[in-house]
Amino acid sequence: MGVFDTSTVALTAYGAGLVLLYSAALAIYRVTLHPLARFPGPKLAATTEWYEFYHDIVRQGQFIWHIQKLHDQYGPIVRILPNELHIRDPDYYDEIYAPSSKKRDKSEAWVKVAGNTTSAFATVDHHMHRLRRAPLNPFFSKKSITDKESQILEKVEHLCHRLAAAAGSNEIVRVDVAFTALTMDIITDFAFGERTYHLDEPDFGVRWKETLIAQSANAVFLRQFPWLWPVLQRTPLRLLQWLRHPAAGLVVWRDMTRERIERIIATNEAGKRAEGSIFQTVLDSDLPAQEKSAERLEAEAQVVLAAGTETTAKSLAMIAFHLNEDAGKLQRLRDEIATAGPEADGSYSLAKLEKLPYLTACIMEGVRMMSGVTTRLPRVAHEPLQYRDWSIPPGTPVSQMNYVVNNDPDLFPRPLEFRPERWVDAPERADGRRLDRYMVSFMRGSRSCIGINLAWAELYLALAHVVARFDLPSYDTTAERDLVIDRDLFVGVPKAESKGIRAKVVCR
Ligand code: HEM
Repeated sequence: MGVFDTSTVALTAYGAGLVLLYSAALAIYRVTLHPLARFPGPKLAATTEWYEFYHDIVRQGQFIWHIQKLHDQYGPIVRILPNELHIRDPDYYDEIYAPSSKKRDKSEAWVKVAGNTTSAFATVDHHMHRLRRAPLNPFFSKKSITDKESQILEKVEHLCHRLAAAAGSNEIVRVDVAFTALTMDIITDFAFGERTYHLDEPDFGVRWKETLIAQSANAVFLRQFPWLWPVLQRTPLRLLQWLRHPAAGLVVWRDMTRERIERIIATNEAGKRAEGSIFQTVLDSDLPAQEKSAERLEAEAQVVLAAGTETTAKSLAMIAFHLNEDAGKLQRLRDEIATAGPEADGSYSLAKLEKLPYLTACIMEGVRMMSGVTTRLPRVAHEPLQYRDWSIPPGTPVSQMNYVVNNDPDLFPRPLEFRPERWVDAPERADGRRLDRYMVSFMRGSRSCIGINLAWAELYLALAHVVARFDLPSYDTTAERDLVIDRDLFVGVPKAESKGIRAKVVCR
């Protein structure tokens, strides 16, 4: 008898036949009887989820540009996957990303990017999300962040001190990593009440920036293969490190986060408090006990740390690069900052900086170009949504991409150019709508960025202090290779051959 007897072969063929038959029946159902069957889009996208896999995994983060091409071909509403629609119409944005009075869930399939199900970010259900977000809100309110100005300023001074030292030693600095060190030191302090000193590290702790990017890339993969993260998490760390697998950094990061959360819980159990920490606020809240478990707080902490670091840092690096490429813009900004200080101690106050129109415009423009999360962020409504002649069935994931709205040439002519003037000269559109309504990097609605006040405070304080004190002429850095978004790994990243945004540092 051979390795396989005839009954095994027959059974395998029978099984394969059944799978083929089921797949064919499913494909026919999806293009004929499915509730989305009448929506425009390619038949292949309507048939299989592998469509996204091809554009995002095989072609490495290219689905967002492919969706653009589909809109050019099929119009403003397209069926991009068997169960999902995408709309390209900035004036319909608020219907999808609605305020909390309208129930909007996240999509079950989509939240798998998070690798957890219990952070506010990864929570599918609208009401559960409100419950989980509520205890975080007071910490991130405008007043609360304003009260933390001196803590932020201390870290900004630390960054300036490091930059001054780099100038003295003619060091070439990776500006993007330096800003990541800044935002990471700030958010770790706020999250856990613990100080970290990435700003002191010779390379500004570049491994953590790489870990965050690996986390984003992992997120894209997890959406396709959600079973993978639990497997990687159970793989011994030494093996991952030996394999040089990017998940090794993520596991170290997870363990560090867990230890910090456990320390805060232990402090509370010992009758003391982790004052000033986000998670003390959560433990003080009236959330039920299971919502205060170490597992859940760890999940929340992972999101807060990742979300609170790279987005703001990347915006700062982009703004610094573009300003240093254009002497006129840089001088205009410096002249304006000079009207706001410095105070007797050499620092600039947040309240004064917030009133400066050109500084505000530079930040708006940098955050617009950075775009935050580039991947589509679908929402699920419980009522039918009416878009023009289309009635979208309840329960359908629908999205618009921030990246696409932020780069719409009708709203932002020549969108790849850094032009802060567009915010100063034309804050309103011809129809009377304000332009800032369409800068959606922080999103809008009930799931919008909770850290927006912190991000703005960091952007104002860091940009003003660095611009006032240093020139950062670029070193072997081009917008085309090192800044322009080339791949969508949940957040936008430049070309693979980029060596980062690098500059010489010159004290003024
Ligand atoms: C320029 C800076 C930033 C941008 C562009 C940005 C963008 C975004 C976007 C687009 C979302 C929505 C994601 C979704 O719908 O799934 C989000 C959510 C979030 N952001 Fe930010 N963010 C920034 C800075 C920050 C900072 C400094 C923090 C501080 C911790 C933060 C914390 C969060 C958290 C915790 C969420 C999840 C909120 C929820 O699901 O209720 N972000 N952010």
